[in-house]
Amino acid sequence: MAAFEKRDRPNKTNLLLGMPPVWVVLPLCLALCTPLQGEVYTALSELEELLDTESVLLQTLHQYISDQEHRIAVLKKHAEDYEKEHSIAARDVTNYLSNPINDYLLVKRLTSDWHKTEQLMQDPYYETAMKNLTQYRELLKFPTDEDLTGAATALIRLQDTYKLDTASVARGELNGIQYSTQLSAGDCFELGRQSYNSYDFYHTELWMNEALNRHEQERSNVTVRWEILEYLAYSTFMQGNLKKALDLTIELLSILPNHERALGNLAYYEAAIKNGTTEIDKSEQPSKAVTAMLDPEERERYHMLCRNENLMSVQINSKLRCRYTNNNRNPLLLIAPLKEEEAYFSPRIILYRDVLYDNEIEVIKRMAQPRLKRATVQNYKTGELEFADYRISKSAWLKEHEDVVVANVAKRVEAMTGLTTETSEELQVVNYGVGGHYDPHYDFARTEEINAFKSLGTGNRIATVLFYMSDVAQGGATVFPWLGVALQPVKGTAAVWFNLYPSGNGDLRTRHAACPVLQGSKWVCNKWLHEAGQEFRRPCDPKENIQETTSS
Ligand SMILES: O=C(O)CCC(=O)C(=O)O
Ligand SMILES: [Fe+2]
Repeated sequence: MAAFEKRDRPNKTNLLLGMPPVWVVLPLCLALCTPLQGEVYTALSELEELLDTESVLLQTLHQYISDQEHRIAVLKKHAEDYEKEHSIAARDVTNYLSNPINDYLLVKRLTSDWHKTEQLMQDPYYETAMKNLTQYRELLKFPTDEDLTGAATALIRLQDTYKLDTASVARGELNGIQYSTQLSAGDCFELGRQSYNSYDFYHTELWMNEALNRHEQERSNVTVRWEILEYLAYSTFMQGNLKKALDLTIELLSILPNHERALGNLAYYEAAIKNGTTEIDKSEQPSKAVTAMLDPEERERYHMLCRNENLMSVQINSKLRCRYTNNNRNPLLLIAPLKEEEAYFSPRIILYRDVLYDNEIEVIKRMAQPRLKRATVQNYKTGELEFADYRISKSAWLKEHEDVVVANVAKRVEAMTGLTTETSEELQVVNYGVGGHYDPHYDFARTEEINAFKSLGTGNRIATVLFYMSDVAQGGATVFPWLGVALQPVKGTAAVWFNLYPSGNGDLRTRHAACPVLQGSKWVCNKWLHEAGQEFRRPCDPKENIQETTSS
C-alpha cells in the first residue's frame, strides 16, 4: 500500500510540521536504501545467464502444473462419484436410506472417502516447488530490483537519445525495424512506474498513456485502469497540466468513487484552477537523473551525433583525407603500411583501418570475458573509484606478459603513434550491452582532480588509442560533441587522438562520449598512453600553453 501514498499531491501541512511529505521520503529511500547499481543489464553475457535461469524456472513451473493437473483430475473424479451417488439419493431419499448398503456407503463417503479428498485438496506439491525455488535462488543468477530499474532506465535512455516514439517502442520496433514482441499494458505500466520512482514525470506520462491505450485493447488485463489513471494524473499535474490532471482524476473517481486520495486531489486541483495557481513546487525533488546534469547544448549535440545527424561543416569534411603510411619507415609497417583516415584536423583524430585481426580479437575477448566487471569512474572530488549511471559497461584489464597478442597490440600502438607504451596503462577491454554508454567526458585528468594517476607516477594521459573489436548493429558510435565528429564502430579499426596540448595542458576539445548501444553488443579495447617517456617522441612546446577553462 505504501507505494500508493507517493502519488499524494505535495502536502503543505507535512512541510509546515517540518517533515518531508511521504511522497518525497519514499522514493528517496528507494534510491538510497538499496544497493545503487545492479549488474545484469550492463552486458550481454550476463543476460544469457538469465535465459538459463528462466529455462530452469520454466521446467519447474511445467512440472508443478502437470502435477497439479493430475491432482485436479483425481479430485474431479471424486466429485463426479459423489455427485452420482448424491443424485441417486436425492431422487428418492427414503428409499435410498432404507438400504443398509447405501447407509454404509454414505457414512463411508463422508468419513474415509472424504478424508482422502481433503488430503488431495491440500497441495502436496507446493512445498516441494517452493523448496526448489529457494535453492535456485542461491544457485542461479537472478536479476535484482535494481537491475529492473537499470533495464528500464536503459530503455528510456535509448528512447531519448534516438528519439524513439513511445508507441513504436511498445510495438517492439526500433527505428522502424521490428525487433521484439509487443509490450503489454503491464510492461508499459512498469516503465512508467520506474520513471515515476526516478522523479521523471515526463516519461511517467508517456508510458502511462501507452499503458492506458494498450489496456483498452487487451482482453486479459493484469494492471488495473484506475491505477494507471492515478499515476497519469499525478505525473500530468507535476508537469503543470492541472486541467488534464483534473479530468483524469474525475475518470478515476468514476471507477472508484470512494478513492480517498483522488477525492483529496480533486478538491486540490479544482481550487488551484480556480485560484489560477499553476506553479508546481518541485524544490523537494532530488535531481537524480544524471543526464540532467549535462549541459543541455552538449547533450543535444551528443544525441544528434548518436543519431548520425551531421554537425560537421562541409569545409572541414571535404578536406579530410585518407592515405597509406609507414610512419617514417617504422620497421613494423614496411610490409603492411597503415591505412590512415583523418576524422578531424584540430585536434587531430585519426582512424587506422584493419589494425586488429579477427583471431587477435577472439583471444582478447576470451581472456577478458571471465574478468569483466561493472566499469567504474573516478570521483573527481574524492579520488575514489565508483559506479555511475553515466558510464554503463563492463571492463577488464589485460597485462602484456599474459599473452603475446596483448604484447603485439602494444607494439602496434607504438607504431601507430610513434609514442612509447612503457608508461601506458594495461589494455582495457570494454563490453557494452544494449543501453550501455559513456556520457561526455575527458580521458585526461583535470588539474582539480584529486589522486588522478598520481600513484602511477607517469603523468597525465597524453593520448588515447581506441580499438573497435566489433561492429554494432545500431548505435554505439564514439562522438565528440563540440567537434561534430561521430566515429562508427568498425571491427578492426583504431581511433587515435592526443588528449593533451604539447604544453601538457588538457585539450578540452577532446571531450567525447560513447553513444548507447541500440541493438547488438559493442566491444572495444583501449590503451591510454602517459606523458612520461615521450619527451623526445612528442617534445613539449611551452608556447602552446593553452589553459583549461571549464570543468565538469
Ligand atoms: O567506447 C567508446 O566508444 C569510447 C570509450 C571511452 O571514451 C572511454 O572508455 O574512455
Ligand atoms: Fe574516453
